Order: sequence, then structure tokens, then C-alpha cells
Amino acid sequence: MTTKVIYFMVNGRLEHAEFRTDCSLADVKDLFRAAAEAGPHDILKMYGAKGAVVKISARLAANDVNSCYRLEVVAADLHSSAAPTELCKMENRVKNLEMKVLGDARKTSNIVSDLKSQVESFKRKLENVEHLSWIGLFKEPCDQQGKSDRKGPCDQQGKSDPKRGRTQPEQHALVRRMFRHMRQWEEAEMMVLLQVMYTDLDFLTAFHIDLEVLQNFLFEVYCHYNDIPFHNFQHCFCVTQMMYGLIWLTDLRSKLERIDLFILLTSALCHDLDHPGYSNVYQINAQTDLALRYNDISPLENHHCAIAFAILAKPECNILKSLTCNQYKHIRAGMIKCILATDMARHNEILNKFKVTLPVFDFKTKDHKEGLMKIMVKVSDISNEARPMAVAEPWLDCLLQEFFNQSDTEKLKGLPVTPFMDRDKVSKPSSQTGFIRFVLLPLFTELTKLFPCLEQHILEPVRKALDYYSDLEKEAKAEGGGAKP
Ligand SMILES: Nc1nc2c(ncn2[C@@H]2O[C@@H]3COP(=O)(O)O[C@H]3[C@H]2O)c(=O)[nH]1
Ligand SMILES: [Zn+2]
Repeated sequence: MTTKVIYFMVNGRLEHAEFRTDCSLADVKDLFRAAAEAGPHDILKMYGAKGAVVKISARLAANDVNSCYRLEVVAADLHSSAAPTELCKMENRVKNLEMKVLGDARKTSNIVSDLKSQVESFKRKLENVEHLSWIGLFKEPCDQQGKSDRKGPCDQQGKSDPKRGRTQPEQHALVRRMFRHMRQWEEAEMMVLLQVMYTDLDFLTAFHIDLEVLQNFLFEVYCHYNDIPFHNFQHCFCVTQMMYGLIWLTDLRSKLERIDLFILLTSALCHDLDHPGYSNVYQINAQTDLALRYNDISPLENHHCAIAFAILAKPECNILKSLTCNQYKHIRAGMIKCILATDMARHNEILNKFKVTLPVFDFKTKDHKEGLMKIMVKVSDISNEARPMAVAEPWLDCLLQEFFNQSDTEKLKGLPVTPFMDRDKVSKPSSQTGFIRFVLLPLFTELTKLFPCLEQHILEPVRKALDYYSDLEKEAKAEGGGAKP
């Protein structure tokens, strides 16, 4: 019997394994596990030179160092009692994902590279002393400014800042520009992470998605989120990442078909596309084009979904192009249901239906499964308070900023003012105690009944957040500050 040598990269190292072509699958896996320093219950994945998943077996084709495979420990077995502790598993997983992100970042698409080079050129500009005056750190001489037709420090009407040599509006515009560049860098990283989520859940192999098409699709999605305080690309990323986390925590891969996981992740990604920063109530009261187009029925959610399918209709972005007709229909119907379910006006209807299915819940029953999918998208959408306080609180500031923008506009236009958005009535604690008590806890509790392991991940942090905001609310009342502490 012959032997063969397999070369592969694991955790950034080049390794090789030698085995007889007739040896058992368990022996082959043991060899790879040892090389990856993986535990007996970790799941291994092997990728070919072109990035596609290849099956681990004694039949794996022999190769050389120039065409080596890539081995990854993609997950720990959640069911095994002998599995390492939760923390160790998470650490391994984060380590592997980091390696993957670093690896993928090295070969990111042109789009991402373009963004990176923009940031690089911006950094070079900053390092150049001449350009430091550009963001107002150094004072420019008066006579130079005089040559410019912009309002400079010598311009008495321009409310100049003598120390910085810039008028305030110019200063703000420049700082905004700088932050936009920095944000583009973070956004490029988020796109790489989204790509990792699609790869990690094996969607590329299962649905024959070309990596470049996925990158084009993600970039179009990115372009269709608006630069608004809350419903922006970062929110899209957080919701998608929460969905990805829930899929792993609940071991949903063993309970639902891959196509349904694809619907979940893609719905999360697309669920707020082209959000204008004004709610459905505003759309309807202001009789906007969206409200007219969708007859006042979930105008925003219908719009998000329509934009998603408009992006998918572009051949270069069509990650669904290799699917069968039935698969396409299933995904389209699933995404429409999941995205439309994010309209909070339907919250009670959707939650009550799910509650009824819980005592007899069956993952194979279509209605039950669809109800669960809607709940998962909803939970991901409003899950900021399940994150650490340092992350959750800035998100609340962004949400209130968007709310206040809307109520200010409503006041200006003489439209009914949405009460929970009114800056004169709402405070951070008052906004959160009600939302957590009456929306988050009832919703998260029902999902936790189906997946008890979620208790520590989503219920406990939200209970803590409620305690925190309740204390703040009490303090504000004790100080006699009324509604706004
Ligand atoms: N008060 C409050 N509302 C939230 C929070 N997260 C989400 N929401 C609301 O829940 C809604 C979910 O759908 P939208 O995105 O339309 O708008 C969101 C907000 O109005 C939160 O942390 N606090
Ligand atoms: Zn959302």
C-alpha cells in the first residue's frame, strides 16, 4: 500500500502529514488534529488552494508546498460533554477567525484595497507638515489665506478661530472629512468580516457563490446604507454579526437546512437597506413617496427588501445565480418574510404566534420554522442592550439622535410628534426602561425557552441593563428632574 504526503497551512505554519492511502478516516483526522493542536471534539475544515472546502479523508489528493491546503478549526462540538470549557472553545474560535481574517484581508477585493489605499494616502497627507494646517492643527499665515477665496482667519465675518486658522464651518467640514476616511477603513474591515461569515457557514461551496460576486454584493449592500446616526452600515453589521453568533450558539446548523441559515444571514444584512432615518409613522404622516408606493403598509421594510432584490438582480452581485428555480423562490419568500417581520408595528402579532408554537415546537414544521426565523431576525435587530454597556450606550445615543431629528422635523412641518422621539419628553433611562421591560425581555425570554443556552448571552445582560437604567431613572426622580434627568 502506498503512502502520501499532504502539505497544509495551519495557524500560519506550514505543516505536512504522511499517511497510508488505506488508513481510516479517524486516523487521518487525528493526524490533522495534532497538527492543528485541536481538541478531540473540535471540527476541522480543509480548504483547497482556491479557497473551496475539500473533504478530509484518506482520498485527499497529495500535493506540494506550492499548492498546499489550508486547515482550520472552525468550531468546537457544542454537544460533547468532554468538550473543553466554553471559554477555551471561544478562545480557539476567536484565534482561528483572527487568522482567517488576517489571511483574507491579505487578498481582499479591489474594492477593499481601494478603500485601504485611500486611507493610506490620507495618512500620508497627515504626516506631511504642510498638510497639518489642512485639518487646522497648524496656523496658516494670513497672507496665504488672503489669496484664497474661501473665508479665512482674516475674514472678520467668518467667525474665525485665531488659534486654528480656520473658520468654524470649515473646521467642522474638515474634521468630518477626516472621520469619514477613518470610518471607511473600519467599514472595509467589516466587509471582510461579513465575507468570513458567509465562508464560515459554507455558503460559498453550498450555493456555488463566486468569491468576487460575494464581494461585489457586499460592497453594493454597503453602498446602499445611508450615512445617518443609527440605521447605517454599522447597524447592519451588528445585526448580521448577532445573527451569526446566534446561529453558532444555538447550534442551528444541526436543526435547520443551510438554505434557511442563508436566508437568516442575508435578511439580517439587508434588513435596513436605504433607511432614510425617519420611521414608518413619519413616512405615512408626511405622505412620502415610500408611503404612497406601498399604500402605508410597512413602507420602510418593503423598501429595504425591494432594494435587496434590486441589488441581487445585478449580474455581478447576484449571489443567487447558481441556484435552482425552487431554491431561488424559497430564498426570496424567506427573505421577504424575515425583512417584513422587522416592522415593530407587527411585534405582538409575531411574538404571540411564536409563543403558541413553543409547547409543541418542531423544527420540521414549516410554520414553526418560519416563526422562529422571524423571531431570530427581530432579536438580532434590537439586540444592542445584550452587548456590553460600553457598546450599547453609544448605540442608544445614536438612536436618540435619529429619533430627535425626526421629532424636530415633525415639529417644523406641523406633523404629529412621535412621543417616544420627542427630545422634550424622552431621556436615556426613560427610553430604555420601557423598551427593555415591555419589548426586549418578553421577546428574548420566548427565544430562550427554545434555546436555554441563550439565557447568559442575551437575557442576563439585558436584565443588568434594566437595573442600570432603573437606578438612573430613580435618581433622576429623586432629584425632582421630571422626565428628563
Ligand atoms: N428605546 C429603544 N428603542 C430601540 C432600541 N433598539 C431598537 N429600538 C427600536 O426598535 C426598532 C426596531 O425597528 P427599527 O429599526 O425601525 O427602529 C428601532 C427602534 O425604534 C433601544 O435600545 N432602545
Ligand atoms: Zn435594524
